[in-house]
Amino acid sequence: MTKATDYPLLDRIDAPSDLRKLDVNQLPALSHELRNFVVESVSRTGGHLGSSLGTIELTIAIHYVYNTPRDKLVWDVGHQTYGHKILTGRRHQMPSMRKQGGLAGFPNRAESEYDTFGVGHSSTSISAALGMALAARQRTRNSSASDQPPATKAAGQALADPAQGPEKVVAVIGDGALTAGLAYEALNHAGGIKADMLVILNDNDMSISPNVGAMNKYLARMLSGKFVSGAREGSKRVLSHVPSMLELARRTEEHVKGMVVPSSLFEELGFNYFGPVDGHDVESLVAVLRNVRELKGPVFLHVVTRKGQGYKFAEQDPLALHAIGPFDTATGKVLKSSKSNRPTYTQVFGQWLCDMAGKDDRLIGITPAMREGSGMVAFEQQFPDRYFDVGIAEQHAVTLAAGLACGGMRPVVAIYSTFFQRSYDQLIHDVVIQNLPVVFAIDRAGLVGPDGPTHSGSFDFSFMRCLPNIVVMAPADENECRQMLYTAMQIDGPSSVRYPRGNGPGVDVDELMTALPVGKAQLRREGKRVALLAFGTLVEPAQQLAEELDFTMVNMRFVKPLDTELLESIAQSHDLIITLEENSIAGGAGAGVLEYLSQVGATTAIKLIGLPDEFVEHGSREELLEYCRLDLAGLREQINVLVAAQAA
Ligand SMILES: Cc1ncc(C[n+]2csc(CCOP(=O)(O)OP(=O)(O)O)c2C)c(N)n1
Ligand SMILES: CC(=O)[C@@H](O)[C@H](O)COP(=O)(O)O
Ligand SMILES: [Mg+2]
Repeated sequence: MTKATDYPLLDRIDAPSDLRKLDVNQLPALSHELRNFVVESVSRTGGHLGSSLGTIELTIAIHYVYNTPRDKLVWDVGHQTYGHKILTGRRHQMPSMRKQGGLAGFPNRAESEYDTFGVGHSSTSISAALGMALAARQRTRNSSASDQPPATKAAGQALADPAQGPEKVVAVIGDGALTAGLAYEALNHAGGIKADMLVILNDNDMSISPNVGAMNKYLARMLSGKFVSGAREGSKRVLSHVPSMLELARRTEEHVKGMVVPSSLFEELGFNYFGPVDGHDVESLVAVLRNVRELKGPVFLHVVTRKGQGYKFAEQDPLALHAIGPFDTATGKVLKSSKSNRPTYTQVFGQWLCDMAGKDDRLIGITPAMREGSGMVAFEQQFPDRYFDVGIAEQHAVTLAAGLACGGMRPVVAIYSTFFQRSYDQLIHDVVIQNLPVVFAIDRAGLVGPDGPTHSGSFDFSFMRCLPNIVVMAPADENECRQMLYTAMQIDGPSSVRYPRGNGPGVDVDELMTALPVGKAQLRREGKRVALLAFGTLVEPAQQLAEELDFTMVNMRFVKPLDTELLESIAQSHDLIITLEENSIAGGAGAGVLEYLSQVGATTAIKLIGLPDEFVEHGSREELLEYCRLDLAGLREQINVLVAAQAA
């Protein structure tokens, strides 16, 4: 591995314009330096490693050939952009990666003009790039047809001068991201209207875990045995056609056929397909991109890469090194962390799923491409016939579950709160209206930390509790999580249990599963004047503060249905009710309490504590809780202010 200071070529690059001054034969050496820099940097900060290593050559080649930032480069998911960030003026900020106030882990329009589209969720790149391509075309048309001065800025970023013609647009999407319906909606549209754009498929045969599905098999068939030599051969064939490629593309209606694959689905969708090409041969990539850059209409370039390329530990275990904490570069092992030995909520769910599946053979487990993150590895091993990784297809996951429920199964959809947002119509239209017994195990609820606002689970209480029929639960601790999941399985309709990333208070989990009474809260403490009504993660600090301040304290357990009997009795016997939740205050669980009590005419003052009406930036979960004043000290302060205001 190169010494940390040994970056002679990288040292010459502050922006892609510096990169373009290099000779093309210097690019392999630059790739080596950039790769080493990424490894060194992520070893200190942690972050998404494997995908960034896999796209080093692609990143260099695109910025080398395209005139970024005038030309628009749109990344999918954005977890592969560390090289892009380094080449676009942010190298010296890399030590702040994903830290509070530091660089975002994903492209962010506010961070750089090279980050053309904010991202974090997958499969948006083709739609966004198509929108940009159509906007560029329209601005060029407008500029020649109208006497109005052209707009120079949009959403905080400079717009290219339309008089110089429309800018080029490139979307880079992974094979994993290509499992989502959104990507096909965009391909369908772009191919149909013959938009001028390039879609690069970065095919590494991996999602976070091994990629799934028929499209994945199709892509594999297209490569069939060509990963090392064949893909390289493909590049050579492209290169050998370089002078005549344009001509060929113009001449034949069936596109350039000499590029390994005779015809492809992408051609049927209206794209000019090229590939597969070796995504680690930077000089070939440059040659190919120089050619496709000049083509009109939708172009699809199939690039083959290896996740983790060039760092042996990431190549050997791309799954573990997809995202990693600070690690030792010599061993690839995560540095000692202060992680608790207690099971995380995810692990509690994973264990419950196996135990429950053993008792109920109607249980089917579904994950939209988050097997490891959702704790389903053991379940897949023990119950392979009842496990479905559907790809990055949250919408399908939910409707699939609805269908399974119609067929007498008891589907459990394990889903991150943030990704659940994708399937809201499926939740309402396919599950909840039909009152189908689907269990949603909602992980990563609340603030997640370094992934930032794209990944925060800030809204699930709000978007779930407004729906009729559904039962919405939030456990105060690990054992309650297991019992709630069991309760959910007993309900003959839709239900959900939401829990945060990482550890809970560390309560022992009973093997025995006992259903909780639906809609019943747990009165934990009776105190004076003030009642704290806490949901989920805030039960523990609320308990501590209630002891300290001699207040009443309730573990609400159910966001829906609320324990209306208890609410009314508390309203009658207290001067002030304070609700606490790790969800947006807007429309959240506290808002539900407020709505109910106002409807029954309660006059007790009600105040709501929760996440603010803003997108909370990245940082550690602890820092973000402190920022939102939802840590113990912040809660104490907020409660004291509310109590003082009430007393005044
Ligand atoms: C809507 C959505 N669901 C799930 C994820 C979690 N996720 C992040 S990266 C990833 C795999 C992406 O695979 P691919 O696009 O092939 O990129 P690679 O990691 O292989 O470079 C997944 C499932 C996400 N970001 N967005
Ligand atoms: C990029 C992406 O969406 C995932 O890799 C995500 O960062 C995983 O989050 P967890 O680490 O919470 O599983
Ligand atoms: Mg992939």
